[in-house]
Amino acid sequence: MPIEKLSDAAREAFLAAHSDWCHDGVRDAFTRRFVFADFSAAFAFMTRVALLAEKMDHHPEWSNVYNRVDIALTTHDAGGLSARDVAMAEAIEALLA
Ligand SMILES: C[C@H](O)[C@H](O)[C@H]1CNC2=NC(N)=NC(=O)C2=N1
Repeated sequence: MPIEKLSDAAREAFLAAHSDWCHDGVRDAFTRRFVFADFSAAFAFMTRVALLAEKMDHHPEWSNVYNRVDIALTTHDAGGLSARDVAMAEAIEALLA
């Protein structure tokens, strides 16, 4: 189902409020690298994000190398960023707060 894309203004407002997140203009995604003490902590975080993703029906693109988790949020059904990515990023941030 098509979803409305995020406006440029809303994207810039998100980035201004969340300095750890970047915009990948090629993928039209919000990206952030998370670094943990070790693999166990990184995977525990991924487990929590996975449960969040199922609950929100919005799934990250991500990769993990040992203690590092790289997340990209974009909305496939919109062909780029949507409000769902803002909500997901904020929910991920709340996990760490
Ligand atoms: C059918 C299901 O609701 C959709 O495929 C959802 C699932 N998770 C999703 N995740 C992301 N990142 N983008 C989507 O467009 C998307 N769509």
